[in-house]
Amino acid sequence: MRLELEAKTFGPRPVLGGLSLAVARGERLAILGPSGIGKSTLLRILAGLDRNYRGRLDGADRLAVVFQEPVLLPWRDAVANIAIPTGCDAATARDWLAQVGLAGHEAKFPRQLSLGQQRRLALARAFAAGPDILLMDEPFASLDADTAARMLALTDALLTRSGAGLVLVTHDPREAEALHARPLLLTGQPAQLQTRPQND
Ligand SMILES: Nc1ncnc2c1ncn2[C@@H]1O[C@H](COP(=O)(O)OP(=O)(O)OP(=O)(O)O)[C@@H](O)[C@H]1O
Repeated sequence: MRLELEAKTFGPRPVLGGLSLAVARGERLAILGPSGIGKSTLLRILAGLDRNYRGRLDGADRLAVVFQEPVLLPWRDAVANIAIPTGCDAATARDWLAQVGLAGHEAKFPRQLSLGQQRRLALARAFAAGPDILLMDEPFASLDADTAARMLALTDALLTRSGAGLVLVTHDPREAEALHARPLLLTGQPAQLQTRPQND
């Protein structure tokens, strides 16, 4: 997919300026930058959730989006939370649960799962959709260090296995590193993308 953005404003306020961004299967990008700079806004544009901007978005890629809040179906168990949105059968959903370490939790409702488990369920649902590109908005925030490290390793493994591309929004460069994602920095007002200077 390719985005050629000319401008994104909220009312009179320019938030994002001219920038272009392209990602394909197998490629991993991380969008870094301070709070309020426009990272989530950029991701929502890439996801097709915000069409109110000047520019164009091309590509017929299958997308899956993982948000900071897991956004699960509260009255459905873990299996149905994967099977209903993706259209896969229950056996496939169970297999995805096992792959993210949730074997034995198949019949639980989201409220019976910890935040880390809910995040893994959302991750399983995203991969079960068979995306070409996975879009992630701060999916590792507010997890304890061990849980975040395990989920990063799991995401890395699933991306490698599936061959899906990645656009990760994060304020933490270590997450970009852990996922072998090329860091792009959003900076300025309105914000534009800068490739981070490499140290090596
Ligand atoms: N729906 C909206 N209406 C008006 N302003 C908005 C809207 N959504 C975001 N903004 C503003 O646009 C700017 C960019 O917000 P955005 O959420 O994209 O930043 P961010 O870099 O993702 O921040 P954070 O890291 O804190 O999530 C902020 O100043 C925010 O207040």
